[in-house]
Amino acid sequence: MKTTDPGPLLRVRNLTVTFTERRSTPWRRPGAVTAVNDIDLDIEPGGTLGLVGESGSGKSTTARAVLRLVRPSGGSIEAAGFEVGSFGRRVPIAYRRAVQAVFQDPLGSLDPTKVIGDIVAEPLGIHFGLRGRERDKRVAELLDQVGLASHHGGRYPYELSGGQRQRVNIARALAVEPKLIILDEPVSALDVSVQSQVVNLLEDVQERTGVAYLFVAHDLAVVRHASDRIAVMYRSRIVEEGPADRICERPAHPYTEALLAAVPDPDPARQRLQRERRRELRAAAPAAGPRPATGCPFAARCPHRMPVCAETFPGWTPVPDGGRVACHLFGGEGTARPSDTHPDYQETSR
Ligand SMILES: Nc1ncnc2c1ncn2[C@@H]1O[C@H](COP(=O)(O)OP(=O)(O)OP(=O)(O)O)[C@@H](O)[C@H]1O
Repeated sequence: MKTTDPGPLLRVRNLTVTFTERRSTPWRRPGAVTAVNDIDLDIEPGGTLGLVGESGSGKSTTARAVLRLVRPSGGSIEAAGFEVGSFGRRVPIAYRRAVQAVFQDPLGSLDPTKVIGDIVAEPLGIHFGLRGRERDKRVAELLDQVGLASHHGGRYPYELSGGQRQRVNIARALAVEPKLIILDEPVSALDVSVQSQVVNLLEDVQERTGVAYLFVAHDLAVVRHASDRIAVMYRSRIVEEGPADRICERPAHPYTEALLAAVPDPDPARQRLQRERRRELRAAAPAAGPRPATGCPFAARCPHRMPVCAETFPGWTPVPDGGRVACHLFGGEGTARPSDTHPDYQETSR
């Protein structure tokens, strides 16, 4: 069950998750949905990988597979020294301790009948056998670590703001000293002004504890702020990955460009470019439609599509300045040239 290879903290290889609907209902026909299709991910100890993509691209299913809340149909997941595929029906408590999660809905994740101090204290009793004063002291330390005064320990979840509740969820995850925290849309439910406070807090916590994050979000601006590396997911596939700054400043994949075109930019010249790009994308094709069984999942929306795009999913091509892209524009064998599709790259790479 435990691996001996020290490798990355999280190593996902060829992960595929298919949901099969056997019964016919008025709202669903029998059939299979491949929510995650043959993806690879790596996170180094203490690092943050942002997993970004629009709704329905398979981000949460990936996160849930790592947490072993869904069973993959193919591929492997190694996390914190465990081979997740070797688990039976019961996930070892040591894995639950090593890999924690914080979800989108800060209120729904907290027991409404318990005060904050008891919520944070619970895992300390379960995992470390802490009791009495020793436990109270640790609860106060954890609340302090996430920027909450100790008197918050006596309040119920409904008495706190959304940002404060998410701080409690982070404190509870930290209580068991995890190696990896899966953050599934951790700030999406919060006011924009509070979002950056919580992202900054996560950064502080990482500096102090060395914990790694898988940061799942649909908002590229938030993911960039939070991550060292970013993997871009579209309709079950990873289409590009690399250092966060390179992905956001010199995207290679047309879908990454589309995501960036949707992020508001204060610079008027860049706003103009973004508008042009959005127009191109709208002109290219409809946003939705059935998932293609073969080929690039973005082909139907891509302004640069070629006949081959509908036929085969492209291989990986390395990108200058880091990372790689899965796009037929870049040939698959040669070296990617993001400047072929992205005018900003031409300016910055001269
Ligand atoms: N339990 C399930 N049974 C059947 N289909 C599912 C199940 N869970 C997810 N799906 C489908 O898998 C696809 C990916 O869903 P997923 O929730 O992973 O996407 P996401 O990128 O996290 O989107 P969102 O940000 O909206 O949560 C969707 O088409 C979804 O309908």
